[in-house]
Amino acid sequence: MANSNLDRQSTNVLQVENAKVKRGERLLLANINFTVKAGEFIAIAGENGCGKSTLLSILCAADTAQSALVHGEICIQNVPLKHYKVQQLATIRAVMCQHQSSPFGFFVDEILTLARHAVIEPSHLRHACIAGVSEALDLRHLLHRNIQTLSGGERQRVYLAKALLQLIPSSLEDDLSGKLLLLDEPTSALDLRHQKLVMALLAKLSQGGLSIICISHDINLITPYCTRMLVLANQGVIADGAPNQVLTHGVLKQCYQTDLHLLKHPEHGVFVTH
Ligand SMILES: Nc1ncnc2c1ncn2[C@@H]1O[C@H](COP(=O)(O)OP(=O)(O)OP(=O)(O)O)[C@@H](O)[C@H]1O
Repeated sequence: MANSNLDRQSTNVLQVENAKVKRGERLLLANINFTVKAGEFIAIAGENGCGKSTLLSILCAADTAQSALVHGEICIQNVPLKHYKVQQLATIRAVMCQHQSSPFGFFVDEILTLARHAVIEPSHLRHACIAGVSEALDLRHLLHRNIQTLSGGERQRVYLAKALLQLIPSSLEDDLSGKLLLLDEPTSALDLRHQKLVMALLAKLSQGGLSIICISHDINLITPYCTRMLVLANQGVIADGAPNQVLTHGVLKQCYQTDLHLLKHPEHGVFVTH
């Protein structure tokens, strides 16, 4: 265990070097530098429109966002993103966007099976893998439903399952060191039980080596689970560190341009309220 922790600390899964991000003529972010190690669970916070989703799209190499990166280099496992083939990248990183949709009326089990199309495995192992992820995200009762008939929260859990199934070699128990999961507000439609279920699962997967970057406006939900928080404001990263250290009255005011109260929670550290 000590050895694998040591390896994780020395494994650069993602490096963002001097990134400058623009949309049209508008500069969103400049001088962005950070490195993500194996097993880190990083929350990204920032006000509406500051560039969080744009940054995430650049990190996942989405075609639609590459023109927004006007300067800098993004590397995954020390290799520049532009040197990857799409198929190769798909085995290392997965993404769940903020507004994901399915234009066709696929059944949930079809969507989850498609997520593993690049994995060569016997069908009984594929079924077991899909069953394990479905169980973990409370989807088993939805597998034979048409995606277009699901509620917002149900769909959100399907899309998270799809991203996980793209990444895991055979089960949620695998060592996921070196793999990267990029999430844009994955719990925004979830009820309290499913918020807790998803956060606990993400924390468990990060302990198993998965690197996670998760945009969230729900600071109180994510801080007990994440290992690190990046706060974006004024076109840059204004704080980067453990949530308890990052979340101060001054940082929150600079980020959200309003006065917020901080309460100390005995178990969960800092709690932000109006
Ligand atoms: N395709 C685009 N063309 C032009 N401007 C865009 C485009 N996509 C986003 N923007 C603008 O870039 C800015 C950053 O958008 P982005 O979606 O990255 O913000 P965000 O920090 O994720 O916000 P939110 O918290 O509201 O989700 C916004 O002002 C948005 O209007």
